[in-house]
Amino acid sequence: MACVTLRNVSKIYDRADRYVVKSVNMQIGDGEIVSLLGSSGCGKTSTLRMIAGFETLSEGSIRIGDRAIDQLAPAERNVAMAFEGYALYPPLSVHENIAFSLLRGKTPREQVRARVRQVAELLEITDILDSYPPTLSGGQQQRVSLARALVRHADLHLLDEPMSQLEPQLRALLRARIKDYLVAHRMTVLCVTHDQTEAMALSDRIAVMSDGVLQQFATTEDLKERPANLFVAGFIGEPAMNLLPARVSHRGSRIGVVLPAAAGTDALRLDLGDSARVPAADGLRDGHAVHLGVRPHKVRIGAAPAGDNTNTLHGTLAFNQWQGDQSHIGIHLGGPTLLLVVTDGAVDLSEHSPVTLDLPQTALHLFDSHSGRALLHGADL
Ligand SMILES: Nc1ncnc2c1ncn2[C@@H]1O[C@H](COP(=O)(O)OP(=O)(O)OP(=O)(O)O)[C@@H](O)[C@H]1O
Repeated sequence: MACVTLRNVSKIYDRADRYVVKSVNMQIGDGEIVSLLGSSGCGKTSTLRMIAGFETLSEGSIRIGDRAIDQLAPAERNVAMAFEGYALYPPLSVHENIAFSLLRGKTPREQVRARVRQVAELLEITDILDSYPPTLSGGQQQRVSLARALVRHADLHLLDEPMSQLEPQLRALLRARIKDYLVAHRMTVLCVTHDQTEAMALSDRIAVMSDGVLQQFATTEDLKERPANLFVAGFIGEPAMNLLPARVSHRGSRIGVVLPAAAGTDALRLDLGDSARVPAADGLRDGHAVHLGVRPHKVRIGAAPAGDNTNTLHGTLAFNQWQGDQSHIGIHLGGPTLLLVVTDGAVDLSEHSPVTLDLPQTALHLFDSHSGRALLHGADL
């Protein structure tokens, strides 16, 4: 095992005229579990395939420890991969498929049997060890492909959408088991997924990609509390963060933002704090166009106790949807501004009711409307 370093890794496919992966820089620690997370087509699988050696790099370099691997054949890289298309050997039984790389590596037969048994139990496939791939369902084939990767000792394990074909309950069970297995074996892992629940459950850190560009590489907590830009703020978290167009507003020593108001009404002002306490950022000059970010579950319904660093707002209820375990509540704040609030319990409010809200300063984020860059996270105040 060793740490993995991607330096300025880029990919332009033959006959294509655009970067599908652009200058990705990333370092995965020894024994670290990382997920590449992003929407379909953002370049996750291309990145994985360049690391595995199934695609060439257009630019950049990849190292595992002090070995440059990007010019090596896939078999020389000591990287194990579970493929999206499974790539099982049809004439070999499931047991033989999983054992294949161990036997080729001259692992003693008894040890091979024990290790195959262990991953088969982990992935609930002991009952199909004597079956052949063409007779298996998609979900079974996927678990065999995963078992074949996990059984190996390799410097790096690459898992491409490893549980996409599984039923939600089985996926949740295996996710927890696989995480324990990866940690117990100190495996270094890069997993590709478009499922953020999976990424958060499995990973130490998550690399969020969009349009071939790495947007942020951080822990789940940082992605939620300190999103680097508007893309990450809107992508991470369900339901998504409220992102409201606003303008910075200085009033004496206080910094705040104003939200657009309906004709004939006062603009709504939110206070961020004393300018001495708010970190001086370029984009915080008076009148600057920003997006105000607030996570739906950080808004509290009802006025805050006096003395808190918070904002009390008044709005009217647009909708109140009970989701079985939480309420999704839309609130008109005047003008075009609609704020989504999530509460754990049911809330007894009907359409058009007046609502008082409490928005703590620590729950507010500001982003530059033009560049998308984060300017301020309330959690850091
Ligand atoms: N062999 C190829 N030749 C040309 N273009 C390709 C090739 N493979 C992928 N692409 C394009 O590169 C872009 C990134 O694809 P990639 O499969 O890496 O994305 P992804 O994030 O893994 O998506 P998905 O989650 O759908 O697998 C897409 O626009 C895709 O059409």
